[in-house]
Amino acid sequence: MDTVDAERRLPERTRERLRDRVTRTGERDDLEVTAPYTGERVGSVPLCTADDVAAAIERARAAGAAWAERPVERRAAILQSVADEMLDDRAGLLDTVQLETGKARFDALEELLDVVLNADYYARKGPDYLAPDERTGGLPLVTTAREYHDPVGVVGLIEPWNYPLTLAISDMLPALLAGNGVVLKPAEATPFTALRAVELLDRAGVPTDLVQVVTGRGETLGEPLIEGIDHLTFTGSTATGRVVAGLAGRQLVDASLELGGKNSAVVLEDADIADAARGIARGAFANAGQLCISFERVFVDQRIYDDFRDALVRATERLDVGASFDFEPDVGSLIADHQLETVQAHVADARERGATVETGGQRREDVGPLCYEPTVLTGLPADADAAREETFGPVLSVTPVAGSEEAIERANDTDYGLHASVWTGDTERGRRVARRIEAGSVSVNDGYLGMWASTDAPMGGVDDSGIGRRHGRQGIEKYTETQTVTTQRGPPLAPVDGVPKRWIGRAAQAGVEALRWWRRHRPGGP
Ligand SMILES: NC(=O)c1ccc[n+]([C@@H]2O[C@H](COP(=O)([O-])OP(=O)(O)OC[C@H]3O[C@@H](n4cnc5c(N)ncnc54)[C@H](O)[C@@H]3O)[C@@H](O)[C@H]2O)c1
Repeated sequence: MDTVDAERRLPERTRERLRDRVTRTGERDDLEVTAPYTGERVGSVPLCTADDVAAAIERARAAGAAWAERPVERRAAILQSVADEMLDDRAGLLDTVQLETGKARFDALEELLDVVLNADYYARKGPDYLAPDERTGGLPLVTTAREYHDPVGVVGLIEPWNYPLTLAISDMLPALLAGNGVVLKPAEATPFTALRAVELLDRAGVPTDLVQVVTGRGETLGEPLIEGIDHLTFTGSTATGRVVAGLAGRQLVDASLELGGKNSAVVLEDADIADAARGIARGAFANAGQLCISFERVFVDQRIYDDFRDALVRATERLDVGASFDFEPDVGSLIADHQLETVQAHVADARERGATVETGGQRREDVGPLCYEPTVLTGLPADADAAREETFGPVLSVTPVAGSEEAIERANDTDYGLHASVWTGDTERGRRVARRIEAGSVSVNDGYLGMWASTDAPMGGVDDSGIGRRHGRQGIEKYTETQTVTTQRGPPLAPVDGVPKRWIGRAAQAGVEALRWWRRHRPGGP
């Protein structure tokens, strides 16, 4: 591609309007945004300061108070309008996502559909999750207990560049539905995507001050943000996750952290080899491998290893690397030099340690300055960088194993625990193997899409891959504070004037006996 034609994809008047949507309390320096496809300048946004963050939190809090008073059904209706706006503006949104990330259009479309699914899901299910719950009271027939779900206040979102639409908006929608104000800090590389999406929220009827956007450096904005908010949703690397968790801990701010992964695919001897190869190739090279739930390691039963490896290489070589704003390429560009450097370093280290590059292993400068071929490695030693560290690029290693036991052991031999997959002709067996893999989610006979689209089921990581979950009930409850209100029938549980203590003692003893009898004889057994 000679030029991204930024003026056509994101005209200057749109960029100016989006810049104006950023919260700031004075003139600020510029943060430049470039297009990975060509390295051309896209535009600039303000480098916000701690003062801007404080102002953003104050405005979001003030707007949140009125928003929380609106009936939840009205807030839910606005979420449905958000889904409509996203679908109506899809061409412009996809252009902006591609312009800033350099990803393939299919990958951008997955982002958009994810936002629509989440908006629709929480609009339908959210009001039930937020309704008061009747709980069993402490004293049967005497105490009733009710649990209320209140907004926490202001939710701060710090987001990465790899899925700038999905991660900013899909994680924000349940926070809004729960009645909160929001301050969003998008990644340095992708502010226009976030701003364009937030503009669609405005159009859908979300009060303008409710969602504040601050653009700039994480190192500058992280601390003042975390100091002022009531819940932090952070998605990014494990290293930064540890920093923000420390800041949140000091402030006693609740935090959910979606971090890195080193995800495995396990291919059992009864798998359909062609399906597994196609599915794993998609699951590894989607978004040029810059996907937290993409596979970077495959463990294959040795009985089918040769056939699987050959099928995987064929499936990988069928993927077109490209830089265009249509649906032709399967694999787009990497985001920036630092990603390219990591990919190149991991492949160089693998080569030095004797691994074989079965396919790929080269830049594609003919396509774009940051493009890299989908790469399959074999013979990768277990202590190589590409075997242990998150590459976050299009590099996949394939290793033969003696059977499912060794595959599980190798898959679990990592500090991460985000996602995995199991490929087998027997779904029940696949489920049993999945249950032994230490990861927040496991797909049987699929890459990641079926799992990611299951908005009703929690998604998140264990170990170094994170704390907390998105999606489902857990994905909205984290944005609430619960309050329990109990009510008592009859007189309060307190000594009555004039009643001798020994009588009270006897009554208490009788109560203990009654409890003992009840635990043995209650319906359903002890
Ligand atoms: N688990 C998931 O759901 C998920 C999803 C997408 C990406 N990821 C992970 O994200 C990583 C890639 O994203 P990245 O390179 O943008 O991550 P990153 O950690 O470098 O940056 C993420 C965000 O944190 C901000 N930040 C940086 N330093 C900060 C600080 N000191 N205080 C507060 N904020 C700070 C950045 O500005 C950015 O907005 C990968 O490790 C990937 O696995 C995880």
